[in-house]
Amino acid sequence: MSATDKLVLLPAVDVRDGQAVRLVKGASGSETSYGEPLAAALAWQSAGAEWIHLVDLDAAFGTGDNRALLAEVTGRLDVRVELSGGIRDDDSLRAALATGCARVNLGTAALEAPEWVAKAIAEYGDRIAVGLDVVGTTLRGRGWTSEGGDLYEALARLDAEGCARYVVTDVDKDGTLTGPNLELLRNVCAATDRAVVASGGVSSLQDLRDIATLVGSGVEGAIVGKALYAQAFTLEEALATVS
Ligand SMILES: O=C(O)c1ccccc1N[C@@H]1O[C@H](COP(=O)(O)O)[C@@H](O)[C@H]1O
Repeated sequence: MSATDKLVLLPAVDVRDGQAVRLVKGASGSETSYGEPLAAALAWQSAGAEWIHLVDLDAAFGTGDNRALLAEVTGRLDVRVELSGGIRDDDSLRAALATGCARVNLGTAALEAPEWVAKAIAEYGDRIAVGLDVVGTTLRGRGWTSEGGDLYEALARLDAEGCARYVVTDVDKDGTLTGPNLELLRNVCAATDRAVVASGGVSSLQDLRDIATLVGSGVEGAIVGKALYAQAFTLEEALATVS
């Protein structure tokens, strides 16, 4: 269960080829560019964000990385950063944690290197979150292009290994502005007592109110991406809505 009763909002800054972008359903090539990642992150910080969800999309897709840039952005921020994308081995994990980020989010590694992830959880505790990126109930990895088994089997395994938090993304919702998958969030919360961060589909302040109804069930936070960049609402309005 979440330690707070207020939904925490995490504005997303996804970086591809040095630029802040939004994708549609995570599809490579569907990028809309929104300029400098640091400018975007600082804007969300100025608007009152307590967290930034910062993603290296090139590292997630295996098309290079933006590691130095993300380290610089993290270092320039006063707010907490959840760093994600391409963190799959000792070297990338060490580099990610050395940025000073509050926690990292592991996706592909949880599917392809479960023993390494268990070791990382044992060593770093709640600085490790696992991203459960799903189509239906099938996990996706490698930039959401490969299939990685059943959501609930992975959840049971990771719970047993002590994973503190899951970032749950409905891939088919992400970047579409069609509303969150509340049923998926309810089902995940019913299957685990660990904190859940909702990701994908937020389009309106009402969507945030809907997600906030699940705080008592274990939803701790919500990642907001496209809706902020498309100016469906402001971050100030969103924060006021969930306060
Ligand atoms: O956030 C996205 O839009 C996204 C799209 C396609 C792939 C990944 C995406 N995001 C983040 O990347 C991690 C997975 O990275 P990895 O598998 O550990 O390398 C995923 O959990 C999302 O947070």
